[in-house]
Amino acid sequence: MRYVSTRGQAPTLNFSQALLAGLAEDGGLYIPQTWPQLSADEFRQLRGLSYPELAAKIIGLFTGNDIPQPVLLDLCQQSYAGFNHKAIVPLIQLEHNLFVQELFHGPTLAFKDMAMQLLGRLFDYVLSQKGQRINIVGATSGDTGSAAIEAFKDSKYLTVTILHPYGRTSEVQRRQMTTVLSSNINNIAVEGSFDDCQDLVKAMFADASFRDEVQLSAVNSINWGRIAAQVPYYIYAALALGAPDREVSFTVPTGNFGNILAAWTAKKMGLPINVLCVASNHNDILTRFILNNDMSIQGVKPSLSPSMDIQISSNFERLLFELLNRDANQCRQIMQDFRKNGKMDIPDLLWNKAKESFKGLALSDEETKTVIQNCYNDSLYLADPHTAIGIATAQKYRSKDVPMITVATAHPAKFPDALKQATGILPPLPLALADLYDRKENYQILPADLQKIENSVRAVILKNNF
Ligand SMILES: Cc1ncc(COP(=O)(O)O)c(C=O)c1O
Ligand SMILES: N[C@@H](CCOP(=O)(O)O)C(=O)O
Repeated sequence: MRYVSTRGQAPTLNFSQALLAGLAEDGGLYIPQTWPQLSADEFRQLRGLSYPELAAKIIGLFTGNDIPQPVLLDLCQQSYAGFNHKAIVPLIQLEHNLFVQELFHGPTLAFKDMAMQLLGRLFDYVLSQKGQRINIVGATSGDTGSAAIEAFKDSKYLTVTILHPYGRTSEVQRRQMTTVLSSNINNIAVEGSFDDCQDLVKAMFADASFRDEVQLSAVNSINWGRIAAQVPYYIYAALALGAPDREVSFTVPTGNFGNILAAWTAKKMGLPINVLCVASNHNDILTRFILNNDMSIQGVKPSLSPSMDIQISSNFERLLFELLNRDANQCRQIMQDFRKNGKMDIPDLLWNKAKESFKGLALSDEETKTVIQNCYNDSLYLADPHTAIGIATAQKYRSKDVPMITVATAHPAKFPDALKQATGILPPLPLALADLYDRKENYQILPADLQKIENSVRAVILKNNF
């Protein structure tokens, strides 16, 4: 399996090279050169496998010969062994043909653990084979950061610097990151939004001398490894509800467009998916695109679902590349114009093509609280604010005959204030995090200044004698 850049000016790589590269040298995102295909019979043969077994088979289609299959299976088994639900990704039925697939039973209580637990092990495996060390820089609106820190803490092959928007995550999310005191972890609160943090990460990749000096890598969903490891749970849920002999639909609470891109990848591989619904908060650029072909940046406003407080959704570029029939020159031009003008001009023909697969809905904070309340009253189900937006979107777009699955992206205890406001209930943190509020925190607050952030990355590298 080879990977090409969406901007067409970076070398073609194999899986481990794309994993270590993170972002392509030309600013584009790596994407498989061709989509692996599974026939209906091949999907049927996956029925009955445990989640780690299925994950290893699916992810193996993306790693190719690069990671031996027995090694991959072992890494998948280790990755999900610590999850605190035996089904790993349980499906809960809320109503007729309306399901929730819980993806938050990993150590940091969000769907990010599904990929990050494996990525931590894959990075260590690849780096140990190559005898190489790297330095990861990531941006987070709250969940990627803690999942990455948990997965990579104490690795002897890398350091991790995580940028989060100062004061814009929940306190639980911040503490999950800043109370990990391992010497290879560096937490920075950036005075700005998640988009500023993500721009800083991309600026570090664009600074070729810095990128080479520090052997930069990424673990945001710009890294194809993240997307590959998020595909299996869509296939697992669909098989449980009758696929490939029956269509299913998914609703995905969406911000950086990575999770729903993984669902769309499953569709490209042959999984019969009827619709994919983007669920947004008032930072609704993606829903505006789907509903009105309006892809204009309007500035990020804080919400009750802070992990989706994003306006520049990196993975949209991968969809765009496909909509453009993989014309990398046009993709590069559209992306550059988008950043220059704050608006993406997408020809109606492509927009109509996107609308064949995607639906969208945006909810205000007030509406989100009402959904949390209704879910609790009607089904005794405590949904976190991101999942609640997903459930409302699923209710709008479900059809009579096709099961609709909303992926539950975070545990409600990560957002106690929103849950308290909506239901009066304070969901307790699991035992492993029960003393989170008593733990010592360590982080620096910095302006969104590239030089200052780069110097902080250099400092953590020095501290670890890399
Ligand atoms: C809880 C939660 N829900 C939804 C999202 C949005 O997912 P994505 O950025 O893959 O679209 C995120 C962040 O990524 C998240 O942390
Ligand atoms: N919501 C995310 C934002 C980053 O998304 P990623 O999937 O690209 O890492 C977060 O919680 O940090």
